[in-house]
Amino acid sequence: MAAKIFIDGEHGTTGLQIRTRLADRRDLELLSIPEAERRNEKMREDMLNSADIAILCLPDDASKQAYEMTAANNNVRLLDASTAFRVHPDWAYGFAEMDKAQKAKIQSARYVSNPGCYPTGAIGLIRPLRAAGILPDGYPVSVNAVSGYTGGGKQLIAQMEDAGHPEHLAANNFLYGLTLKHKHVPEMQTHGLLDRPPLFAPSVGRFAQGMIVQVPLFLDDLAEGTTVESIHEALVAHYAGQDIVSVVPIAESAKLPRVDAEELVGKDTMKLFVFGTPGGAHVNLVALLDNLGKGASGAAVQNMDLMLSA
Ligand SMILES: NC(=O)C1=CN([C@@H]2O[C@H](COP(=O)(O)OP(=O)(O)OC[C@H]3O[C@@H](n4cnc5c(N)ncnc54)[C@H](OP(=O)(O)O)[C@@H]3O)[C@@H](O)[C@H]2O)C=CC1
Ligand SMILES: CC(=O)N[C@@H](CCC(=O)OP(=O)(O)O)C(=O)O
Repeated sequence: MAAKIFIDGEHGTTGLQIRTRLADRRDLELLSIPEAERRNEKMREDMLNSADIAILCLPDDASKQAYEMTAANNNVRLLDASTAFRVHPDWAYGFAEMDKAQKAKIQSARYVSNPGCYPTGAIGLIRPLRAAGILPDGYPVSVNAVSGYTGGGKQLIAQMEDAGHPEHLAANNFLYGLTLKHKHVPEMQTHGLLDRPPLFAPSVGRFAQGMIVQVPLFLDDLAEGTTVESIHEALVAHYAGQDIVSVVPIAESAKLPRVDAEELVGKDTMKLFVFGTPGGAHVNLVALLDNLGKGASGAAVQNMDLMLSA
Protein backbone atom coordinates (compact mmCIF):
# COMPACT_ATOMS: atom_id res chain seq x y z
CA MET A 1 0.00 0.00 0.00
CA ALA A 2 1.27 3.50 -0.89
CA ALA A 3 2.61 5.46 2.08
CA LYS A 4 0.50 8.54 2.86
CA ILE A 5 2.54 11.75 2.94
CA PHE A 6 1.19 15.15 3.98
CA ILE A 7 3.34 18.25 3.51
CA ASP A 8 2.09 20.84 6.01
CA GLY A 9 3.21 24.13 4.48
CA GLU A 10 3.25 22.63 0.97
CA HIS A 11 2.69 26.05 -0.63
CA GLY A 12 5.80 27.62 0.90
CA THR A 13 9.34 27.59 -0.49
CA THR A 14 10.57 24.33 1.07
CA GLY A 15 7.19 22.59 0.79
CA LEU A 16 6.81 23.35 -2.92
CA GLN A 17 10.27 21.95 -3.67
CA ILE A 18 9.46 18.76 -1.77
CA ARG A 19 6.17 18.42 -3.64
CA THR A 20 7.98 18.82 -6.98
CA ARG A 21 10.47 16.12 -6.01
CA LEU A 22 7.61 13.74 -5.05
CA ALA A 23 5.29 14.52 -7.97
CA ASP A 24 6.16 11.41 -10.01
CA ARG A 25 6.41 8.97 -7.12
CA ARG A 26 3.96 6.13 -7.58
CA ASP A 27 4.89 4.55 -4.23
CA LEU A 28 3.39 7.49 -2.32
CA GLU A 29 -0.08 8.94 -1.83
CA LEU A 30 0.22 12.70 -1.38
CA LEU A 31 -2.40 14.20 0.94
CA SER A 32 -3.06 17.85 0.27
CA ILE A 33 -5.17 20.80 1.31
CA PRO A 34 -5.95 23.69 -1.05
CA GLU A 35 -3.65 26.72 -0.79
CA ALA A 36 -6.50 28.97 0.38
CA GLU A 37 -7.04 26.63 3.36
CA ARG A 38 -3.37 26.33 4.32
CA ARG A 39 -3.97 27.91 7.73
CA ASN A 40 -7.25 26.04 8.41
CA GLU A 41 -6.38 24.29 11.67
CA LYS A 42 -9.16 21.69 11.50
CA MET A 43 -8.18 20.60 7.99
CA ARG A 44 -4.50 20.52 8.94
CA GLU A 45 -5.22 18.44 12.04
CA ASP A 46 -7.26 15.95 9.99
CA MET A 47 -4.58 15.65 7.31
CA LEU A 48 -1.75 15.41 9.82
CA ASN A 49 -3.52 12.55 11.57
CA SER A 50 -4.29 10.73 8.30
CA ALA A 51 -0.65 10.62 7.20
CA ASP A 52 1.98 7.94 7.72
CA ILE A 53 4.60 10.70 7.55
CA ALA A 54 3.79 14.41 7.88
CA ILE A 55 6.54 16.70 6.58
CA LEU A 56 6.35 20.06 8.36
CA CYS A 57 7.52 23.02 6.26
CA LEU A 58 6.30 25.69 8.64
CA PRO A 59 7.61 28.35 11.00
CA ASP A 60 8.71 26.99 14.40
CA ASP A 61 5.45 27.84 16.23
CA ALA A 62 3.28 26.11 13.64
CA SER A 63 5.58 23.04 13.74
CA LYS A 64 5.15 22.86 17.51
CA GLN A 65 1.40 23.11 17.00
CA ALA A 66 1.49 20.23 14.48
CA TYR A 67 3.47 18.18 17.01
CA GLU A 68 0.74 18.79 19.64
CA MET A 69 -1.99 17.93 17.12
CA THR A 70 -0.44 14.51 16.49
CA ALA A 71 1.07 13.71 19.90
CA ALA A 72 -1.61 11.16 20.81
CA ASN A 73 -1.51 9.38 17.42
CA ASN A 74 1.26 6.79 17.25
CA ASN A 75 0.46 6.04 13.62
CA VAL A 76 1.88 9.31 12.32
CA ARG A 77 5.60 10.10 12.12
CA LEU A 78 6.87 13.67 11.77
CA LEU A 79 9.71 15.09 9.68
CA ASP A 80 10.15 18.75 10.64
CA ALA A 81 12.03 21.30 8.48
CA SER A 82 11.92 24.06 11.11
CA THR A 83 14.38 24.88 13.87
CA ALA A 84 11.93 23.81 16.60
CA PHE A 85 13.31 20.34 17.43
CA ARG A 86 16.86 20.26 16.07
CA VAL A 87 18.54 19.80 19.43
CA HIS A 88 15.64 18.01 21.13
CA PRO A 89 16.77 14.65 22.58
CA ASP A 90 13.60 12.84 21.43
CA TRP A 91 14.17 13.81 17.80
CA ALA A 92 16.65 12.15 15.42
CA TYR A 93 18.78 14.70 13.59
CA GLY A 94 18.24 14.13 9.87
CA PHE A 95 21.82 14.25 8.63
CA ALA A 96 22.45 10.61 7.69
CA GLU A 97 26.11 11.10 6.72
CA MET A 98 27.17 12.85 9.92
CA ASP A 99 28.20 9.55 11.53
CA LYS A 100 27.87 5.86 10.91
CA ALA A 101 24.95 5.34 13.33
CA GLN A 102 22.76 8.22 12.12
CA LYS A 103 21.09 6.50 9.18
CA ALA A 104 19.66 3.75 11.41
CA LYS A 105 18.46 6.36 13.94
CA ILE A 106 16.55 8.20 11.20
CA GLN A 107 15.10 4.95 9.83
CA SER A 108 13.57 3.94 13.16
CA ALA A 109 12.60 7.35 14.57
CA ARG A 110 9.06 8.56 15.03
CA TYR A 111 10.37 12.14 15.03
CA VAL A 112 13.04 13.40 12.63
CA SER A 113 14.31 16.98 12.49
CA ASN A 114 15.63 18.10 9.10
CA PRO A 115 18.88 20.07 9.54
CA GLY A 116 19.24 23.78 8.78
CA CYS A 117 20.96 24.68 5.54
CA TYR A 118 23.96 26.44 7.13
CA PRO A 119 24.41 23.73 9.80
CA THR A 120 24.48 21.04 7.10
CA GLY A 121 27.63 22.65 5.70
CA ALA A 122 29.18 23.54 9.05
CA ILE A 123 28.53 20.20 10.76
CA GLY A 124 29.59 18.38 7.61
CA LEU A 125 33.01 20.04 7.92
CA ILE A 126 33.45 20.17 11.69
CA ARG A 127 32.06 16.93 13.11
CA PRO A 128 34.51 14.56 11.34
CA LEU A 129 37.44 16.62 12.66
CA ARG A 130 36.09 16.55 16.23
CA ALA A 131 35.45 12.80 15.97
CA ALA A 132 39.00 12.22 14.67
CA GLY A 133 40.56 14.31 17.48
CA ILE A 134 41.95 16.87 15.01
CA LEU A 135 39.92 19.84 16.27
CA PRO A 136 40.76 20.14 19.98
CA ASP A 137 38.54 21.13 22.91
CA GLY A 138 38.30 24.88 23.32
CA TYR A 139 39.14 25.73 19.70
CA PRO A 140 37.34 29.00 18.77
CA VAL A 141 35.49 27.91 15.62
CA SER A 142 34.16 30.53 13.17
CA VAL A 143 31.62 29.77 10.46
CA ASN A 144 31.19 32.29 7.61
CA ALA A 145 28.54 31.74 4.97
CA VAL A 146 26.62 33.12 2.03
CA SER A 147 23.17 31.88 1.06
CA GLY A 148 20.85 32.38 -1.87
CA TYR A 149 17.87 34.50 -0.86
CA THR A 150 15.32 31.64 -1.02
CA GLY A 151 16.85 30.62 2.33
CA GLY A 152 14.70 33.31 3.91
CA GLY A 153 11.44 31.81 2.55
CA LYS A 154 8.54 33.68 0.92
CA GLN A 155 9.16 36.88 2.83
CA LEU A 156 12.80 37.37 1.85
CA ILE A 157 12.07 36.24 -1.73
CA ALA A 158 9.45 39.00 -2.01
CA GLN A 159 11.79 41.57 -0.45
CA MET A 160 14.56 40.71 -2.92
CA GLU A 161 12.46 40.26 -6.06
CA ASP A 162 9.66 42.84 -5.71
CA ALA A 163 10.92 46.41 -6.13
CA GLY A 164 7.51 47.66 -4.92
CA HIS A 165 7.69 45.74 -1.62
CA PRO A 166 7.49 48.13 1.36
CA GLU A 167 10.63 46.49 2.77
CA HIS A 168 12.38 45.95 -0.57
CA LEU A 169 16.06 45.07 -0.26
CA ALA A 170 18.20 46.67 -2.96
CA ALA A 171 21.53 45.29 -1.71
CA ASN A 172 23.18 42.64 -3.87
CA ASN A 173 25.01 41.11 -0.92
CA PHE A 174 24.41 41.81 2.75
CA LEU A 175 25.52 40.61 6.14
CA TYR A 176 22.86 39.87 8.78
CA GLY A 177 22.63 38.10 12.11
CA LEU A 178 24.90 40.87 13.36
CA THR A 179 24.03 40.24 17.03
CA LEU A 180 25.74 36.83 16.58
CA LYS A 181 22.72 35.02 18.04
CA HIS A 182 21.54 33.19 14.90
CA LYS A 183 19.03 30.40 15.51
CA HIS A 184 21.37 27.84 13.89
CA VAL A 185 24.20 28.19 16.43
CA PRO A 186 22.82 25.59 18.93
CA GLU A 187 22.53 22.82 16.34
CA MET A 188 25.98 23.63 14.92
CA GLN A 189 27.41 23.30 18.43
CA THR A 190 25.44 20.17 19.45
CA HIS A 191 25.81 18.13 16.26
CA GLY A 192 29.25 19.57 15.48
CA LEU A 193 30.32 18.09 18.86
CA LEU A 194 31.77 21.49 19.85
CA ASP A 195 32.36 22.46 23.47
CA ARG A 196 32.08 26.18 22.62
CA PRO A 197 29.40 27.86 20.49
CA PRO A 198 30.83 28.71 17.06
CA LEU A 199 30.93 32.35 15.93
CA PHE A 200 28.52 32.35 12.99
CA ALA A 201 28.50 35.17 10.41
CA PRO A 202 25.87 34.61 7.67
CA SER A 203 25.16 36.68 4.56
CA VAL A 204 22.79 36.67 1.60
CA GLY A 205 23.53 37.26 -2.08
CA ARG A 206 21.27 38.29 -4.95
CA PHE A 207 20.92 34.77 -6.33
CA ALA A 208 17.95 32.54 -5.61
CA GLN A 209 19.58 29.26 -4.58
CA GLY A 210 23.03 28.09 -3.56
CA MET A 211 25.26 28.29 -0.52
CA ILE A 212 28.90 28.43 0.57
CA VAL A 213 29.85 27.69 4.19
CA GLN A 214 33.45 28.35 5.29
CA VAL A 215 35.31 27.19 8.40
CA PRO A 216 38.84 28.69 8.44
CA LEU A 217 41.31 27.08 10.86
CA PHE A 218 44.84 27.78 12.14
CA LEU A 219 46.88 24.57 11.73
CA ASP A 220 49.18 25.35 14.70
CA ASP A 221 46.18 25.27 17.04
CA LEU A 222 44.93 21.86 15.89
CA ALA A 223 46.16 18.45 17.10
CA GLU A 224 49.93 18.15 16.82
CA GLY A 225 51.12 17.25 13.34
CA THR A 226 47.88 18.21 11.57
CA THR A 227 48.37 19.24 7.95
CA VAL A 228 46.13 20.26 5.06
CA GLU A 229 46.59 16.72 3.76
CA SER A 230 45.73 14.98 7.04
CA ILE A 231 42.52 17.01 7.36
CA HIS A 232 41.60 16.02 3.82
CA GLU A 233 42.30 12.36 4.59
CA ALA A 234 40.08 12.50 7.69
CA LEU A 235 37.18 13.92 5.68
CA VAL A 236 37.65 11.36 2.89
CA ALA A 237 37.65 8.51 5.44
CA HIS A 238 34.56 9.90 7.19
CA TYR A 239 32.50 10.14 4.00
CA ALA A 240 33.59 6.84 2.41
CA GLY A 241 30.78 4.54 1.26
CA GLN A 242 28.03 7.03 0.41
CA ASP A 243 27.35 9.29 -2.57
CA ILE A 244 25.63 12.40 -1.18
CA VAL A 245 28.58 14.18 0.46
CA SER A 246 31.78 14.20 -1.62
CA VAL A 247 35.23 15.47 -0.72
CA VAL A 248 36.94 17.15 -3.66
CA PRO A 249 40.43 15.66 -4.31
CA ILE A 250 43.09 17.95 -2.92
CA ALA A 251 44.94 18.17 -6.26
CA GLU A 252 41.71 19.31 -7.90
CA SER A 253 40.87 21.98 -5.33
CA ALA A 254 44.48 23.23 -5.43
CA LYS A 255 43.94 24.25 -9.06
CA LEU A 256 40.63 26.08 -8.53
CA PRO A 257 40.71 29.87 -8.94
CA ARG A 258 37.27 30.31 -7.31
CA VAL A 259 34.21 28.51 -5.89
CA ASP A 260 30.79 29.29 -7.38
CA ALA A 261 27.96 29.43 -4.81
CA GLU A 262 25.45 28.32 -7.46
CA GLU A 263 27.36 25.28 -8.75
CA LEU A 264 25.10 22.71 -7.08
CA VAL A 265 21.75 24.44 -7.68
CA GLY A 266 19.06 21.83 -8.33
CA LYS A 267 21.19 19.04 -6.84
CA ASP A 268 20.69 17.30 -3.49
CA THR A 269 24.38 16.62 -2.90
CA MET A 270 27.09 18.53 -1.01
CA LYS A 271 30.77 19.06 -1.91
CA LEU A 272 33.49 19.66 0.65
CA PHE A 273 36.82 21.34 -0.16
CA VAL A 274 40.05 21.64 1.81
CA PHE A 275 41.99 24.74 0.74
CA GLY A 276 45.49 25.67 1.84
CA THR A 277 49.12 25.52 0.80
CA PRO A 278 51.25 22.55 1.90
CA GLY A 279 53.54 23.82 4.65
CA GLY A 280 51.33 26.90 5.19
CA ALA A 281 49.80 28.05 8.47
CA HIS A 282 46.11 27.96 7.58
CA VAL A 283 43.41 25.76 6.14
CA ASN A 284 40.01 26.87 4.86
CA LEU A 285 37.29 24.21 4.90
CA VAL A 286 34.46 24.91 2.48
CA ALA A 287 31.07 23.28 1.98
CA LEU A 288 29.07 23.89 -1.20
CA LEU A 289 25.37 23.03 -1.42
CA ASP A 290 21.96 24.16 -2.62
CA ASN A 291 20.19 25.68 0.39
CA LEU A 292 16.96 24.15 -0.93
CA GLY A 293 18.63 20.84 -1.92
CA LYS A 294 20.79 19.11 0.69
CA GLY A 295 20.06 22.23 2.79
CA ALA A 296 16.27 21.64 2.97
CA SER A 297 13.95 19.89 0.51
CA GLY A 298 16.45 17.38 -0.93
CA ALA A 299 17.45 16.36 2.59
CA ALA A 300 13.77 16.06 3.56
CA VAL A 301 13.08 13.62 0.71
CA GLN A 302 16.22 11.65 1.63
CA ASN A 303 15.02 11.47 5.25
CA MET A 304 11.47 10.54 4.25
CA ASP A 305 12.86 7.67 2.15
CA LEU A 306 14.99 6.48 5.07
CA MET A 307 11.94 6.59 7.37
CA LEU A 308 9.93 4.58 4.81
CA SER A 309 12.73 2.02 4.47
CA ALA A 310 12.56 1.02 8.16
N1 LIG B 1 14.05 28.17 2.68
C1 LIG B 1 15.08 27.44 3.10
O1 LIG B 1 16.16 27.41 2.45
C2 LIG B 1 14.97 26.64 4.35
C3 LIG B 1 13.86 26.70 5.18
N2 LIG B 1 13.82 25.92 6.30
C4 LIG B 1 12.71 25.97 7.26
O2 LIG B 1 11.55 25.36 6.69
C5 LIG B 1 10.38 25.98 7.21
C6 LIG B 1 9.61 26.56 6.06
O3 LIG B 1 10.42 27.56 5.45
P1 LIG B 1 10.13 28.18 4.03
O4 LIG B 1 9.53 27.16 3.16
O5 LIG B 1 11.39 28.83 3.62
O6 LIG B 1 9.06 29.28 4.45
P2 LIG B 1 7.92 29.98 3.58
O7 LIG B 1 7.58 31.22 4.30
O8 LIG B 1 8.34 30.06 2.16
O9 LIG B 1 6.71 28.94 3.68
C7 LIG B 1 6.06 28.64 4.89
C8 LIG B 1 4.67 28.14 4.59
O10 LIG B 1 4.03 27.82 5.83
C9 LIG B 1 2.78 28.50 5.86
N3 LIG B 1 2.41 28.84 7.24
C10 LIG B 1 2.92 29.82 8.02
N4 LIG B 1 2.34 29.81 9.24
C11 LIG B 1 1.42 28.81 9.21
C12 LIG B 1 0.49 28.31 10.16
N5 LIG B 1 0.39 28.83 11.38
N6 LIG B 1 -0.29 27.26 9.79
C13 LIG B 1 -0.19 26.72 8.55
N7 LIG B 1 0.65 27.16 7.60
C14 LIG B 1 1.46 28.18 7.93
C15 LIG B 1 3.00 29.75 5.03
O11 LIG B 1 1.77 30.31 4.65
P3 LIG B 1 1.61 31.90 4.44
O12 LIG B 1 1.93 32.13 3.01
O13 LIG B 1 0.19 32.14 4.79
O14 LIG B 1 2.56 32.59 5.39
C16 LIG B 1 3.81 29.18 3.89
O15 LIG B 1 3.00 28.56 2.92
C17 LIG B 1 10.84 27.08 8.18
O16 LIG B 1 10.84 26.60 9.48
C18 LIG B 1 12.23 27.37 7.66
O17 LIG B 1 12.99 27.99 8.65
C19 LIG B 1 14.81 25.04 6.56
C20 LIG B 1 15.92 24.95 5.78
C21 LIG B 1 16.10 25.80 4.63
C1 LIG C 1 19.01 33.40 4.08
C2 LIG C 1 18.20 33.20 5.34
O1 LIG C 1 17.49 34.07 5.80
N1 LIG C 1 18.31 32.02 5.90
C3 LIG C 1 17.59 31.65 7.09
C4 LIG C 1 17.89 30.24 7.46
C5 LIG C 1 17.36 29.26 6.48
C6 LIG C 1 17.15 27.91 7.09
O2 LIG C 1 17.97 27.05 7.10
O3 LIG C 1 16.00 27.81 7.75
P1 LIG C 1 15.87 27.02 9.10
O4 LIG C 1 16.50 27.81 10.16
O5 LIG C 1 14.46 26.80 9.36
O6 LIG C 1 16.59 25.77 8.89
C7 LIG C 1 18.01 32.51 8.28
O7 LIG C 1 19.15 32.91 8.36
O8 LIG C 1 17.18 32.64 9.19
